[in-house]
Amino acid sequence: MLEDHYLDIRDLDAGYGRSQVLFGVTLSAPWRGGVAILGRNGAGKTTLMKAIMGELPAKRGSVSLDSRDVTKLPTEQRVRAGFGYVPQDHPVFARLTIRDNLAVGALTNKDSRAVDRVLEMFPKLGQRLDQIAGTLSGGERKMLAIGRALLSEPSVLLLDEPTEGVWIGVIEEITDRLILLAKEIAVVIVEQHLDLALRVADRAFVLDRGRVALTGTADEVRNDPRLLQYLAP
Ligand SMILES: Nc1ncnc2c1ncn2[C@@H]1O[C@H](COP(=O)(O)OP(=O)(O)OP(=O)(O)O)[C@@H](O)[C@H]1O
Repeated sequence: MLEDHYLDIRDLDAGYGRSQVLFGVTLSAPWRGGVAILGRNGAGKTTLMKAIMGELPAKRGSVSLDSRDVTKLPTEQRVRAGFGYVPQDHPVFARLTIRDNLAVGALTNKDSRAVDRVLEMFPKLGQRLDQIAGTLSGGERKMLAIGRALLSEPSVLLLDEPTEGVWIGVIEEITDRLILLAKEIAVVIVEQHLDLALRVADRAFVLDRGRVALTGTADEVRNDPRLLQYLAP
């Protein structure tokens, strides 16, 4: 395995039924560090996350993790292979408490300290373990969703807009945690907040109408004069 290609996506086509959304997407992530996926609304970012997780089939191309081709594997097996996913919508069980949300997430993990590590990462969750998740603030809910995804101890964590609907003060807190996390595992982040995404990420890929239009280091992409055109509505 090339260290830079721990997560390796090649020539991926995917979509919904006959409607193709992704066209020949090729991107990679190293085994540690952050990778940002940018692009305007509808560019295909969520579709890409779903295709990487196996929630949508690849029509063409491949998804590999640590040189293992997972393109044909169902989502649960991808989770076992090391993928973690924090989807944009409905990321927690709204009727369960924080404690029970974490207990469900921990079912597949024999390490009893896994929940403690999540509570160390997000102390706010530990202060309200018996609160029903549906009554949490947007930020707390996102923290719980990230914490839950981490309980399967993924080696690559995909996050789809982890700061959407989150108050600015809490955005900083979540971002700081993701920066730390990216020192340990691969973090792939879809984010509307460009500055935040590029603080977490060392590399960025910009999608435009389902194709990779721009890629480079965070600084290269931030300074590329074409970036605004690809992000403009
Ligand atoms: N379930 C679906 N069925 C059919 N088309 C869909 C479905 N979900 C998304 N699409 C279409 O796929 C395209 C890409 O959508 P996607 O949600 O991947 O974009 P995005 O970049 O994540 O946008 P956003 O920033 O708004 O979340 C859009 O044209 C969208 O209308």
